[in-house]
Amino acid sequence: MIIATSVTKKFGKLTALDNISATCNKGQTISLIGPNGSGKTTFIKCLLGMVVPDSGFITFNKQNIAHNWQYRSAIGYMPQIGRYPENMTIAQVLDMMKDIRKQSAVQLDEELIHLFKLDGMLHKRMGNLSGGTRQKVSASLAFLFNPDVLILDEPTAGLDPLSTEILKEKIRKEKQAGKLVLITSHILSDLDDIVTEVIYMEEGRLRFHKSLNQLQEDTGEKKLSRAIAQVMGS
Ligand SMILES: Nc1ncnc2c1ncn2[C@@H]1O[C@H](COP(=O)(O)OP(=O)(O)OP(=O)(O)O)[C@@H](O)[C@H]1O
Repeated sequence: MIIATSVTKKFGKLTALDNISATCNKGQTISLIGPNGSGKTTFIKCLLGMVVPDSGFITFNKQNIAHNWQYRSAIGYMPQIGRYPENMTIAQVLDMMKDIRKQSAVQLDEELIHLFKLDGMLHKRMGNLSGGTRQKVSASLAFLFNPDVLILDEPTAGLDPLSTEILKEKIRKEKQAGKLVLITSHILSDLDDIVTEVIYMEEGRLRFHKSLNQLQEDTGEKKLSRAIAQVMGS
């Protein structure tokens, strides 16, 4: 579905991505893990076409994304920090996004809006929302257009335990529906029961891409956090 081939990206002297190759398929829930600054967000932004690699290329359903912007409508993206016009209400932001996407044929998925109880606070201005509520708006927008691919950057950061469970349940459901889900998170316990694959990055390099089963087998650890701690310590 998404294939990155030898993707390299430099910011001045810093090599943020160093020859990254990875294949991400339908039905997988892939966790991108790595220390701060290892290149996870830069990689995600390359997949989204927000950062252009210096070399290498990325295909989405076999088409090079460099020559085809259409693919983006198949991706729901939840950024690490969602930035919205502060004076707009939640309702206005949702309407604006629906307007921009103009995908009237698409069956909207408003489940998260209801489960997060955002429908009871649609009149509130974005600038007055708590950090967690802002995250809920970002999550709801990522799922709203029923995309084939979900890219979630630190989705549970700032969410309370109940909302984290609601989001995890939603991710599980979408995975079962055959979607591809890519998640970065430092809270590994949040990923334990939803992830099928792990991509581990370090200093811009992809250190490994394994199924969770394989990682558990290789490290002898059942829990993702313990398995990764072992890898990081080795
Ligand atoms: N636009 C940019 N200009 C210059 N340097 C950048 C830019 N974007 C990212 N970097 C640098 O590239 C490196 C990788 O950053 P990136 O945000 O991809 O890391 P990350 O793995 O997502 O980190 P974190 O876990 O902290 O979110 C960092 O050293 C960062 O400072």
